Amino acid sequence: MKLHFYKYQGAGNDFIMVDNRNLSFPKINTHLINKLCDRRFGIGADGLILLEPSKNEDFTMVYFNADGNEGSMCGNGGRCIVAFAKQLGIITDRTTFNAVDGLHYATIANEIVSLKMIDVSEIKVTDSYVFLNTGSPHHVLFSKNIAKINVKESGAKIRYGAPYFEVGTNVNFVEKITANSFKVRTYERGVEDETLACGTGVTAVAIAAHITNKTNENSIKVEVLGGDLEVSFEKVKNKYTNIFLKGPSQFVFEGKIAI
Ligand SMILES: N[C@@H](CCC[C@H](N)C(=O)O)C(=O)O
Repeated sequence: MKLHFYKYQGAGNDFIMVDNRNLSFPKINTHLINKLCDRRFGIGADGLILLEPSKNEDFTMVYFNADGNEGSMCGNGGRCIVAFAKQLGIITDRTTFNAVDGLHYATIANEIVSLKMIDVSEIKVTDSYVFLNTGSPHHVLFSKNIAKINVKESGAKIRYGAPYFEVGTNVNFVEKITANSFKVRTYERGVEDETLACGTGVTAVAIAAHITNKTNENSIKVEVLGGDLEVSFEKVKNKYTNIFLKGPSQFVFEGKIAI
């Protein structure tokens, strides 16, 4: 059988997209998804995303990490599936869709997608790190010169260490640039390596920077290895709400692969 796939990237976080409206994709086949995401033996990607039907919304997003396991929310993948839904003619310039963490509203104009993320109120702030869940779990560390960090090695130690262990977390290393801009490098759980960008990660970083008073702004620019993203939010009492992740989402190529 041949699988028709589409490849997308959002700030260098890359995804295999499959139109699974007929529900024919074998999604319990972890080995197959892992192989499709392999950069030598497959198409190559940080994750695979299925676009499926939804009863009340435009579509449903089902996200798998590159290791083949179904993941928690993927912010850049969420932005890319909006561009994919537009390419398939399912939406025009705005949408509401289902994902693992609930409903997401998004707009798209000229390959720039702005995606509404879940509200965040539970935030653990310690002397050395901040931990929060923006759809996926994120450990955030502020540092001086992140270019020098071995993200794969240091990220893996935190991801597999206490208090996370096997369940794990994503790990973000952050450096402040200006009053409202930060540089971020992320170790992604499920890819088990540094990726060029992580959408739920930069969202977590913007909120962590705000709650620890590293910025007073509520529109934050974030520079990642694969490009630039923006996060905006409102803080109402102890809750971060109306959180939007904005940045480019681009179609790269499409093809057919034997599965
Ligand atoms: N790249 C993603 C994050 C995906 C989730 C993560 N790998 C996990 O399972 O925790 C993003 O853009 O948010």
